[in-house]
Amino acid sequence: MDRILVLVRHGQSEWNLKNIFTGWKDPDLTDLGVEEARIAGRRLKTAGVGFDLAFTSNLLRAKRTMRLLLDELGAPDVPTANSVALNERDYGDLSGLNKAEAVKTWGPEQVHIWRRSYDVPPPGGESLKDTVARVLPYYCQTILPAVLDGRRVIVVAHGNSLRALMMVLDKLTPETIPSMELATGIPILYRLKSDSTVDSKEVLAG
Ligand SMILES: O=C(O)[C@@H](CO)OP(=O)(O)O
Repeated sequence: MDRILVLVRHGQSEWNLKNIFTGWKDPDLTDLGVEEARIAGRRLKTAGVGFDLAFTSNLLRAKRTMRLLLDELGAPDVPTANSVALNERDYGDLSGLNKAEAVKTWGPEQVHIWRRSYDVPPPGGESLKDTVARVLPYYCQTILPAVLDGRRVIVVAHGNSLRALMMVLDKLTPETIPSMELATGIPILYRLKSDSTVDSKEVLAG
């Protein structure tokens, strides 16, 4: 039985382009982001991957990426669930601030700690550890059972909610996760074993 799980980070958003901390704020995709979502759909089509179920966050950039991707794949009717559990990490008081300006104000080390450390939250926001704590129950209770039942699943989410998920899938640790970066719009195709560990991983980068 195939146990297929595809992860995709949403296409470029307006605030990715402007280099602004986004978190739970809700900017739309840029034209490039729209194109990235369509290209992701085409890559999956070329790879012969189809889906039975789709999961995304309740933020526009992810929902729109999912819709564009499924349309391009020729599968607009795949049942799609939205959950805040898959939302981006909440950047708290940093949300809406320019990342380069934040570096000028607080220095590169502090900003890097806020952006990539495992357990230091930005002021008023979530650490990656906090994000893991809300993503994993949803994964274990809702997404993984479907994959293990043989349903082909796609998840379109965010840089940090996907990093949380990939800690489990790729066996990353609080020490190794900080250097892991995810590009926008590139599908990552996992095949899982029946014990829910990873059998194979393929990055569909073109
Ligand atoms: O601003 C954000 O919400 C995220 C993703 O764009 O940024 P970072 O890569 O700094 O975690």
